[in-house]
Amino acid sequence: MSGKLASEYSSWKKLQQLYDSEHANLTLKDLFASDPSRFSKFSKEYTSSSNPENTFLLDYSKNLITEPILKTLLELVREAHVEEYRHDMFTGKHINTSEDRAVLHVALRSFGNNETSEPGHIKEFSDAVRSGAWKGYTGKSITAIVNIGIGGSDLGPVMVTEALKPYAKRDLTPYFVSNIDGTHLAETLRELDPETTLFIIASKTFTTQETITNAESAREWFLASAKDKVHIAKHFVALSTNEKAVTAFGISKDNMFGFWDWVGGRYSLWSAIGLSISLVIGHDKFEELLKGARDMDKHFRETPLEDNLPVLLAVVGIWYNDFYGAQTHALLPYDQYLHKFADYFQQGDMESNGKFVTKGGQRVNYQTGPIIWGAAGTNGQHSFYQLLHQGTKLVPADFLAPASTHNRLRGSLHHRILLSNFFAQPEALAFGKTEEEVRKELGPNASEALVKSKVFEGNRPSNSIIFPLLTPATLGSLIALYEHKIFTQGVIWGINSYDQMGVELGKVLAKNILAQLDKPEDVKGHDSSTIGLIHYYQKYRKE
Ligand SMILES: O=P(O)(O)OC[C@H]1O[C@H](O)[C@H](O)[C@@H](O)[C@@H]1O
Repeated sequence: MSGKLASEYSSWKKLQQLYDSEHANLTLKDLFASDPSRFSKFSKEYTSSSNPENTFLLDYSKNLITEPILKTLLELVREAHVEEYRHDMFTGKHINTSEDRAVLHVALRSFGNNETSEPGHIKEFSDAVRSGAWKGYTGKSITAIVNIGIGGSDLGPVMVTEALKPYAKRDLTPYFVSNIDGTHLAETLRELDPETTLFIIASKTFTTQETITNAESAREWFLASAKDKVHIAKHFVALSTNEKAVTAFGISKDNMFGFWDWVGGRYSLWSAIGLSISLVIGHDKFEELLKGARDMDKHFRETPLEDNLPVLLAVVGIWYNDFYGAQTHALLPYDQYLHKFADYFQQGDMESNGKFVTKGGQRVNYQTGPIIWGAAGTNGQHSFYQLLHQGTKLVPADFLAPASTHNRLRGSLHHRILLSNFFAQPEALAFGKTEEEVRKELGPNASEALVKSKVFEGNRPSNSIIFPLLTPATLGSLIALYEHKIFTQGVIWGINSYDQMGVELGKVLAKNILAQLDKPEDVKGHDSSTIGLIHYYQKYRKE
């Protein structure tokens, strides 16, 4: 890190000048009208180096950028030494400075590097469970797996197993329990049979309160039927870096799948945390996912900045976040299988880049990570798109869709309708509808108010990503694309994208409060609001 605030870079100052002088006149309508080759200039096709079927098109032409703006944004990338930091990450330098750790999730998908992954164990175990050779305590095969984990030990496996359902073994049903709310576990267990259920306790630290409490309760539920603790070995496995805590819990070393402290929680689906993925889609497909990510790593490392897709997404995001004042960024996949994509990157992006202090300890004087949100199309259109089209906020968005679907209902009629929306929404956002057009449509008798209410100002930017089919390889590449976007933005902002100090305070306060919950006279040391809330709870609580 250069030790500078991003706002001190000369390219940042230049961007501010460009914004001040140009933004009022920058309209997508004019940009497209004045340059017939705009799409070819501002779109790129990606093809994975090892798999020609893993390809996608990124169209970033519907952004409020010109060639000089993009050039200056890329100057910013150079001035912030992103390329040097990229090298540092891939070569294992301790870029997570506050925790003095390397950031090497990329090594998990580099293959041929046996020290950095445990593929043998994962494969052998997945094969045994999937083939039915792995038996439960009464000799039956496993039909349900329950991943107990939270945050990075939940969201990746949830998102990917949902996304790759077409490749799933349908008689091995995955469940995910994350919330400490007993309802989550209770409602899951209600459907399950202890004789055929496998629990996967996923926790990097194996100290996370939610996960350990849920795991203990699952063990209690299991032992109520199995009686003898020796049966735990057939029904509980652990994914963790903490062998001591795993064995103390009663899971043997043989049933532990390890990984390392240089795998960040929100980057851990590539590690043993991906066991549930390997169980559901099979180890070969899990490897295809990893290879898809590896190929995107190669693209990110080797492609000039001008053509580097994660870098392009990153700088366009910075343009809106830091100069246009956009607060959020929407992820809008037109693919039901990707319905957890935005949830996944909510942690991926917001826990990485939601930081107000630089690595050097300086308070930033600019915006860092955006609020990430979104939902699968077309559901969002019938919900929040009103605000995207006519609200007072700028919401840059990424639209993602597969050209073909795994479910070709009625000759792909559904998919054609879905995609017509995927194409129409960015167009409507960008080009809108003028007052004149509305007036023409409504005729001379329409009231002024009605005319105004039907105007779409347009000029709302978006990226579109379209790929042939959602395969494990393509998904791997797309996830890595966003991971490296987040990395690039974090380096430019000068922050540490790989710690998460901001989640600690609440945990500490909750621990203190937990010890005070029993008696009103114990509730001490809080503000009157917190005390009032706890007293209300104490009045109505039932054990
Ligand atoms: O895997 P674990 O150690 O149980 O951690 C689970 C989660 O805990 C915390 O909330 C961290 O902020 C997350 O980054 C992490 O993914």
